[in-house]
Amino acid sequence: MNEILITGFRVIDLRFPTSREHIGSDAVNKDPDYSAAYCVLETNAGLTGHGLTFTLGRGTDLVVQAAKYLSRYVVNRSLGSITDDLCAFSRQLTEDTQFRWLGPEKGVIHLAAGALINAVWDLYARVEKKPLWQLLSDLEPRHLLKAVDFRYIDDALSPDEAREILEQARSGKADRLARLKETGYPAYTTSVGWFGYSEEKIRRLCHEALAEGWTHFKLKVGGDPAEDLRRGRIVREEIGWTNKLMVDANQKWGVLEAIDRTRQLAELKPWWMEEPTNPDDILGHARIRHEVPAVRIATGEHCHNRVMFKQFLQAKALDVVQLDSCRVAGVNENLAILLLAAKFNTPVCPHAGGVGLCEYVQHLSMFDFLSVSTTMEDRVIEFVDHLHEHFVTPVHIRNGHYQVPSEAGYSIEIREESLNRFAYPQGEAWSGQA
Ligand SMILES: C[C@H](O)[C@@H](O)[C@@H](O)[C@H](O)C(=O)O
Ligand SMILES: [Mg+2]
Repeated sequence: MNEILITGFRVIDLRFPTSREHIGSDAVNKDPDYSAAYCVLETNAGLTGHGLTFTLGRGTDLVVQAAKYLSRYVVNRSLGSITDDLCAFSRQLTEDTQFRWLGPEKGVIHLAAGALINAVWDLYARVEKKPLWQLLSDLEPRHLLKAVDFRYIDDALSPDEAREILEQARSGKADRLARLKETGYPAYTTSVGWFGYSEEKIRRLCHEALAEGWTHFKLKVGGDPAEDLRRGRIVREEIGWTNKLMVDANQKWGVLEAIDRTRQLAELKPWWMEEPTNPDDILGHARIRHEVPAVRIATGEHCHNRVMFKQFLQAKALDVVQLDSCRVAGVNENLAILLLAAKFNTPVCPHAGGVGLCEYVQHLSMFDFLSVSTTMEDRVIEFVDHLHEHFVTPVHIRNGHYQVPSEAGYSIEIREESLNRFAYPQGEAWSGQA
């Protein structure tokens, strides 16, 4: 790998006009245009590495600038010099002595770090000719742990404990892989219940999703209380009471209102309540969880970093860890989060959808099943049925389950024609609208 040199970098401001059809809308994010700062690493070997971070439209240009700045830590390096010490590499990105002031480890600069780190893992997996889940699960625990930054989390999870988790998970791996290949990894769909969808559309989409074999559904809430219940009852009428329904408020409420509203929505028997309040309010989540014990609390898509997850887990403030593949510093930081979740015996149900998040997180959950938590119980990966046609190797869903990807890499490469068409503002999809 030492002979593979990263010779070039490009980053594209990519935006899809999803807000025109209310795709992705929720109580807070009313008009998302699913977007990405999309990074490509070029090498002297003809291979490329791809990584993106998900954004909602305006502001993608800021992440693009941050990625350009951070690319100095990647370009003109051999891949081997990075993979030899992946923790040192991620620290170069997160610990730039001046740039760090803009975070640290949160916001625009962390989103950019996530895209770049994921691009390096994509390249690494392509060089090894393995899908990312397999690269991760084939790595020796000792080597894998070299990618984890234990600083700020070793009071809750020591490197020795993490190694113990990985060592114990080695037994039965072959059987689990066979099972995974047979059944796929369970998933849920959010596509039926975006905030801006009409009753007729929700009914039709539930109907279609049931016919496709879906058993877990998520509905956006956070609007007028009576209206939320009405929409929830519509979904229940369509999917019945044995299928699972989750509700997502996207941070709409203060803690006291969240307690009231979660109690009201308990009538719908939600499998979880997602992001009831501000994503930084750890003690607020703990209080909601404590005061409405009938409903499990889920959060994570806006959790900045491993340190936040550590505290959520320590404070018993959540029941479901919804890690995000590129909100945090890519694969490295997600390894830490998976290990923390395993230590605290808490299920991980990754946030996905957007653009490329499904393609990404399938690898993390499958690795988690094979090599960390060793279970799929109470675990589902989010699925959102938009924009997959732009990917070179899109996800495969069968009967409400993600099928195991077999192509080398992190599944995140976008077709060149889509990059041209949706590049902002010059792409054809945007011309005349910038
Ligand atoms: C703006 C986005 O579509 C969000 O609504 C979405 O990511 C959501 O929170 C989810 O859980 O899928
Ligand atoms: Mg959500």
